[in-house]
Amino acid sequence: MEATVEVTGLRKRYGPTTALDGMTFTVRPGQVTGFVGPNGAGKSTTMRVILGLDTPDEGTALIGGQPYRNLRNPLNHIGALLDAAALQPGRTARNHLLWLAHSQGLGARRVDDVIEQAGLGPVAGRRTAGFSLGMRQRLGIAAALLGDPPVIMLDEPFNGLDPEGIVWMRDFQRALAAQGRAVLLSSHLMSELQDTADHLVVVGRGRVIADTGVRELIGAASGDRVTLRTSARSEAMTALAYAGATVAATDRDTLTVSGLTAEHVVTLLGESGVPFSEVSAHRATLEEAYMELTRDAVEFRAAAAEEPAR
Ligand SMILES: Nc1ncnc2c1ncn2[C@@H]1O[C@H](COP(=O)(O)OP(=O)(O)OP(=O)(O)O)[C@@H](O)[C@H]1O
Repeated sequence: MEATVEVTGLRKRYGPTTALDGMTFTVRPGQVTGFVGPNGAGKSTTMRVILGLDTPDEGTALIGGQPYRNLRNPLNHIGALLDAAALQPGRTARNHLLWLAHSQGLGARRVDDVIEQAGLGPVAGRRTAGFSLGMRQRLGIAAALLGDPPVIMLDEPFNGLDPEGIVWMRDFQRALAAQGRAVLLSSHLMSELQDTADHLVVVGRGRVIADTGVRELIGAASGDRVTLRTSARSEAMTALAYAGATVAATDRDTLTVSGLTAEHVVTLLGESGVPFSEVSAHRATLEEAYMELTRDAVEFRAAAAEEPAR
């Protein structure tokens, strides 16, 4: 049941605004792909184009090789959670799902399956009017899973969830990817993506800035800086500089070392008989890596906002 989503050369203008400017990326099966970028970068527009809710001026978005409009039973190909608030308040959760299933020619048995998968059992008979945002998100996910699709797309699924809901959502997405599904997840919460996504598509100004593994991105942003705590600062500086490292004193007993790995620093100090109490490699967070990548896109927007009105 594996399928990819292939977005190629999407362009879209709304009047004077360029929303998409050559957006190109692939969402692969068996992975959670995080879709991130500053406000207005074109994430929602891309998701709407994938779902056939918006037409691009140029380019294609294919789900398992087909544009959305050509899919015979769309729910069997792609499930999406775009707006958790779009519910008929008078219906119970179960009736909402039954209605959706019926409209797509799916049986009631699938409804019971997805109620269980989304952990909605205890509230399935309650009217959705009183649902918390967390329950609405679960209901949206249950709806997205009705057709057992190989592709799942979620727009900001962590929004408004409490800590327990966040853990549930994260584990659930990992489980969907482990089943071989392609999961595309837009989020502004880098801390959540760090623990959830395998891959990251970073966008800015309507195009892709980076398309990379989460681990690789963090590795690249971490650089090769090592923090060293020692009571023999000048001996350590001499030994490390001699080995070709760049060394800067950051505190009375702390040095920042570039150009050597932490292992190398430990070996070198040991061989030189220089005492030290701590050696640690700097590891960037996904948040830091992301800020670095998107700085230009955000600066562009901030500068545009400051331009005087004409
Ligand atoms: N229907 C529309 N009419 C006019 N402009 C639009 C429309 N939809 C999107 N835009 C503009 O296109 C650009 C891209 O918007 P989009 O909502 O896709 O970005 P986004 O990355 O999802 O942002 P956010 O993170 O804020 O949700 C923005 O400048 C937005 O104002």
